[in-house]
Amino acid sequence: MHPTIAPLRDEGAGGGVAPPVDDRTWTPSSWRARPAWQQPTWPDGDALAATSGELSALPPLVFAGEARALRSQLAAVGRGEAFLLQGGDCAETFAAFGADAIRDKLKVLLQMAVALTYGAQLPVVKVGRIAGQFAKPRSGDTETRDGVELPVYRGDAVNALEFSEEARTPDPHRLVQVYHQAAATLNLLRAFTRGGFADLERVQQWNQQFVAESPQGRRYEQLAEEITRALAFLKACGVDVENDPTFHTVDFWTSHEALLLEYEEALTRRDSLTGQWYDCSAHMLWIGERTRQLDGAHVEFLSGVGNPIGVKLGPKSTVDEVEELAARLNPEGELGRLTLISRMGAQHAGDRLPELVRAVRDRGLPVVWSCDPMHGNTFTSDNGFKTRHFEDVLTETRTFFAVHAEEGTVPGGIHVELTGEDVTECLGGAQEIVDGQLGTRYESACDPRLNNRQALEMAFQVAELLRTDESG
Ligand SMILES: O=C[C@H](O)[C@H](O)COP(=O)(O)O
Ligand SMILES: C=C(OP(=O)(O)O)C(=O)O
Ligand SMILES: [Mn+2]
Repeated sequence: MHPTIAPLRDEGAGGGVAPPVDDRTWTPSSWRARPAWQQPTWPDGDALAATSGELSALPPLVFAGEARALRSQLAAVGRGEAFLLQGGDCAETFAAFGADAIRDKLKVLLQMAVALTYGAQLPVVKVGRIAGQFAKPRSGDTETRDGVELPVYRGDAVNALEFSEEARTPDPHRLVQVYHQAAATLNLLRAFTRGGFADLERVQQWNQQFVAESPQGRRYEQLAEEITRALAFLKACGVDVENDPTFHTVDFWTSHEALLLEYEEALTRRDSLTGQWYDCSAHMLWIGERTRQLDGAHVEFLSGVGNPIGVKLGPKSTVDEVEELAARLNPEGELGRLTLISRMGAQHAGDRLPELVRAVRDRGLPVVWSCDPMHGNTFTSDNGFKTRHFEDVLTETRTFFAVHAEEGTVPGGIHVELTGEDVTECLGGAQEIVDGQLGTRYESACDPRLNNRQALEMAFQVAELLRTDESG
């Protein structure tokens, strides 16, 4: 078992001098000798160990070859030849599981990808926060309501959102349910993306009714018509559109924060082709802002798997930390292996990001830079909802592009929390959602997500930023 952990507060992983990189042999369980932050206090260690054993015997969810294919697509992102779109729920839940929700999440990501591809004339690498995004780091260990203090909700992988002692007690059996929901979700995603749903000839059908009636929806409608005409044009020119899979299938990848290392370890398997270890719970894994301690368990674990990985960087990240993270997580210096996801907040991005981008550039560290404009912009509204303002999200995104333009580096992608539903969780956007409307449809189990219209609006804005970046 790993050591007992002091929870880290919201201020990020913090600084500190990096201890020397040791040369111990990595194994899927070598993280257990390191401190792991943000872990639940599982009441029954034996039950947790039994669950790990059960998961180890289950089939992998993704294959090593797929993770390698994503790595090479991310290398193209790093060279500025493609753009990364990573998005989905803050926290997937057992309750919101269903074919319609999966389809609608895929729809909004496909719509965004079309807006970006068409607008910026760049291929878009599509990565969902899906099929495994069930564990949450939190600012505090407990939550108090009316004088009653209970363990905080840490995601459906750990406990339930309901505020009762029973619901909030961590239960490792939930990890098995996570696995099965992830498997079913992936299965449907594979069917949708390979079986005709993601066919470019169906581009108009991804616009949901409630979106179609909005300004973004109408803009999308026009775009879809142009694409349909372009396909007809290609056919008329003799291009075999019918039989070319490029037009009928898409690559869609899965990702989540690798927070619960018992789960990740159990799904880590040796690739028979290369002999290398891969975390087969998802194609891409990332380390959160609160668990990126250089000598911590999360960095240790992900340093040894062959998947493409991400690290979130908050406003307190230092140049030394970023360099050391790159040294540990990408010692071979392979482009596509490491994505740095900055989440500084609209107020801090302009001050904090340039120094990091410059250092990475000057040291020739091969990374993909992506922008998470959500997590540095969270606040509680006067009427008590955890929310974000769409304008702040856009401001941080614009700053991200401006910094990269200034430094001559590649703004590789965006990482957003979104849903295909018509929720009211983030303020602003063309619908001008205000405080008083947040309660109308606030359904997130953790952080506020962009709704379908806000997400589409974001994609159009980013496409414009990419166009300006190209012409600039
Ligand atoms: O996405 C996760 C949240 O940002 C994280 O859980 C922190 O949220 P909290 O401050 O409500 O705990
Ligand atoms: C917790 C998250 O992000 P961060 O680690 O950047 O706070 C998240 O992506 O949901
Ligand atoms: Mn979140």
